[in-house]
This record gives sequence, C-alpha cells and structure tokens, in this order.
Amino acid sequence: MQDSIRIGVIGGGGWLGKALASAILNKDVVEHEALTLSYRHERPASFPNVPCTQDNQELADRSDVIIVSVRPADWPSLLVDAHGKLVISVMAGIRLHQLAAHHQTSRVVRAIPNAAAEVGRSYTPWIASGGVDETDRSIARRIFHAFGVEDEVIGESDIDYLTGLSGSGPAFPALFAAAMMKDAVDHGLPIDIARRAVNTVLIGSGALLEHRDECPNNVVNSFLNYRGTTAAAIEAMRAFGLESAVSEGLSAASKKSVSMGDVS
Ligand SMILES: NC(=O)C1=CN([C@@H]2O[C@H](COP(=O)(O)OP(=O)(O)OC[C@H]3O[C@@H](n4cnc5c(N)ncnc54)[C@H](OP(=O)(O)O)[C@@H]3O)[C@@H](O)[C@H]2O)C=CC1
Ligand SMILES: O=C(O)[C@@H]1CCC=N1
Repeated sequence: MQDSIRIGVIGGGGWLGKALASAILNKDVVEHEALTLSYRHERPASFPNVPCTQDNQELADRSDVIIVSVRPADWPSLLVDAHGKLVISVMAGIRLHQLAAHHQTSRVVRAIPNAAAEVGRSYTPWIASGGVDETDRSIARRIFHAFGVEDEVIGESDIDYLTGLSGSGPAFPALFAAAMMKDAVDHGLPIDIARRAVNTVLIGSGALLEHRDECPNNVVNSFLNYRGTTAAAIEAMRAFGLESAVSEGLSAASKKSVSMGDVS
C-alpha cells in the first residue's frame, strides 16, 4: 500500500477489531509499527509488536485512517477528533452524517463486514460520504480486500438492509446447520457423526456455490428437477414457511440496524 499510510483500529481488542487487524497485517496492508490498536480494558495480547493505547485521540493523531469498531452503544461517548482524516466505521446503524459530525471530518466510509472476516472470507458492502475521493476509495478497498470481498453501494438504506443479509449472514447457515444437527441427534445419530455430517455438508455447499458461481436459486432448481429425496425435502421446508421465516428474519435485522443508529 502507500508507503506512508498509518491505520488505527478503535476497539482493536474486540472480536471484529482483532479480525480486521490480523487481516490487515497478514495481507501486508501496513507494517506492524504503522498500525495502532486501542482498547478499553484489556490490551489485545495477540499483537505483541503493534502499538496499543487506551487513548483514542492519541490513536487518531498518529493514524491516517481510523477504523471505528466499538459497539454502537459505546460510540456516542467516544470523543475523537479525526480532524479531516479518513474514518471507516464498521459499526451497525451509525449513519454517515452522524460519523462526519461526531469525528469532525467529511471523509467517512460506512462499512459492514461480517464474522467471516476472521477467516478472510467477509462480504463487506460500504458507502462513502461526499468528501471521500478516489484515493480514499482505493485505500478503503485495499483494507476490505484484506479480509474478503467488497462492494460499494449507492444508498445508505442498502447498508441497513445488508447489515442483516450479509453482516449477520454467517449466522444463518449456522442456524440451519444447528437445526439439522438437532434433528440428527433427535433421530439417534451419535453426536460426532452428526457434527461431521452437518459441518461437511455446510462447507461443501459453500464450495459448490462458489464453484458454480450462479444464483442460488439455479442450484436449488437443479435439485428440484431431479425429483428425488432432495426435492421432497425442499418442498416440505418451503411448505412449512422457510422463505417467509428468512424474510421476517432479515427484516428484523434491518430494523434493528436502523434503531441502533438512533443514538444521541
Ligand atoms: N461481530 C460481527 O460479526 C460484526 C460486528 N460489526 C460491528 O463491529 C463493531 C464491533 O463489534 P464486535 O467486535 O463484535 O464487538 P466487541 O464487543 O467484541 O468489541 C468491541 C470492542 O470495543 C471496545 N471498546 C469499547 N469502547 C471503547 C473505547 N472507548 N476505546 C477503546 N475500545 C473500546 C471494547 O472493549 P471492552 O471489551 O474492554 O469493553 C471491545 O473490545 C460493532 O459496532 C458491530 O456492530 C459489524 C459487522 C459484523
Ligand atoms: O449482531 C450485530 O449487531 C453485529 C452487526 C452486524 C453483525 N453483527
């Protein structure tokens, strides 16, 4: 990346902050000494060679790009003057205009990675404020590419929707897997066998979708057209409301995202 760039992660001791920091270092976006992490209670132990501080203003002063990764409820009390620097928020709900006013900068990116950042497989949609130029955009993309795939979107409401769809997304196949696991154990399958079967199915399904690189509905339709056991299962699950359950869940997540931005 640009030789002189320095990145700070506020909330760098948290779950997502640590995942982002690891990816940024692993993908050589910056060297250890050009990264700063802030923490509130416990210094992040897994970054022995990275400067860490409890003083968020100090982090902002020594960074060119400031990633804000605290919980939305903790953000109003985070008084950091970014004085015109590039601020990248990964917080659910907090809107561009709030970030710009609160951190005294017109260069703001609002992004939503997901838990798969931990394994470098996040999907990260993002939106930029008017003060963000092409250089800032390429910095943001380089950071997001360190932990997965990104897309810039046009409307901020898309970010609220995607906070549910992809931000929370890794939880949903896991939820499905847990339901399969419960059914398998209820049917008397040994736990170890059930776990290996279900986890392998989930991983294999992800790999299949990646390999085919087409709409999931096409994959589902190819199973339906086979007219065998899989089609019987899909039709029964649909009849019991699988699709409306998913739609209700995504709607609840999106509403929650908007409400998380209603902070004073
Ligand atoms: N987890 C996920 O999958 C995703 C999370 N997000 C967003 O990322 C953000 C972080 O989430 P996540 O990592 O899961 O949450 P965590 O609770 O794991 O991490 C938040 C961290 O922020 C720290 N913190 C709070 N206030 C301050 C402060 N003033 N100065 C320094 N550090 C502070 C906390 O410290 P302490 O523990 O000491 O209180 C904690 O380590 C949230 O806004 C969330 O909406 C977005 C997409 C996905
Ligand atoms: O559950 C949450 O609030 C966070 C934000 C998006 C995904 N996880």
